[in-house]
Amino acid sequence: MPTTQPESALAPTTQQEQPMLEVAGLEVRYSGVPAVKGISFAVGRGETVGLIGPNGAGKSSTLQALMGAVRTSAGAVRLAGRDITGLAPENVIRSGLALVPEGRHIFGDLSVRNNLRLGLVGRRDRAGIDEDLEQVLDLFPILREFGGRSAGLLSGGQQQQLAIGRALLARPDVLMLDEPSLGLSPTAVDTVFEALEAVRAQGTSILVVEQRAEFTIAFADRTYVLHDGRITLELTPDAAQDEDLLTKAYFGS
Ligand SMILES: Nc1ncnc2c1ncn2[C@@H]1O[C@H](COP(=O)(O)OP(=O)(O)OP(=O)(O)O)[C@@H](O)[C@H]1O
Repeated sequence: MPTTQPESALAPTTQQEQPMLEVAGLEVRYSGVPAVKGISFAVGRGETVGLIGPNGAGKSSTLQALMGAVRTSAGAVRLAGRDITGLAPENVIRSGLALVPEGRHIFGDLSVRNNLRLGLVGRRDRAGIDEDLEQVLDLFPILREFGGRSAGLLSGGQQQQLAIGRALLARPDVLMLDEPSLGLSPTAVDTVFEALEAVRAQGTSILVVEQRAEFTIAFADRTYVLHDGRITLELTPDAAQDEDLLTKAYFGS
């Protein structure tokens, strides 16, 4: 069922009802031109939320702003109850937000294992690192099998698993992904979403930006449609069967 977009500021909440990620009135401007126009949304504990919309809707700008990589001109971001508005990217990561960027950013000449280890940079707690590495290798066995191989030799879907595994090593409360299926074959897309299913089963909250509207709506617990910098629809998985809602989702209105 579509619902209207809540425009409230960050309201006081008890810890139990607190969303893992809470965004209120987020605005991004490039040289004064608005790209994200005051959006508000939340990702609950253990919830998978989709963010879809046409090219130029402001999806990547939203993720970049949440990571602190792009300055926000207004709005507030709270992660696990803590205000992280305006923090530098390294502090955002330490606070518990991780991003698998568009294009994966894998170092092709480095081994799979060393690419994974890059996810440990910036981690202050040394305890549990070996266990966390093992857990990622259990989650994505192909990374264990090809651990000594150059990452550039992996298929697109396997590289995406590597990028997700690397992000998980930062122990994020919320894992964000920017178009993880971009440029992948249908089989590789299945591999990526199976990987996300495994991450979801661990209880990690997920915010996934995608262009594949129908797929994302069916996969996520809730999906927001972004159009021209504004959230225009909030959809539940049953909308994937509803032609009218799908059309609205594709056109963003
Ligand atoms: N660094 C930048 N400088 C100036 N304008 C930008 C910059 N990055 C994005 N924009 C503009 O902001 C708007 C939103 O772009 P953004 O990349 O966030 O959209 P998107 O929904 O992620 O699109 P796509 O799916 O094509 O990646 C677009 O009009 C884009 O041209």
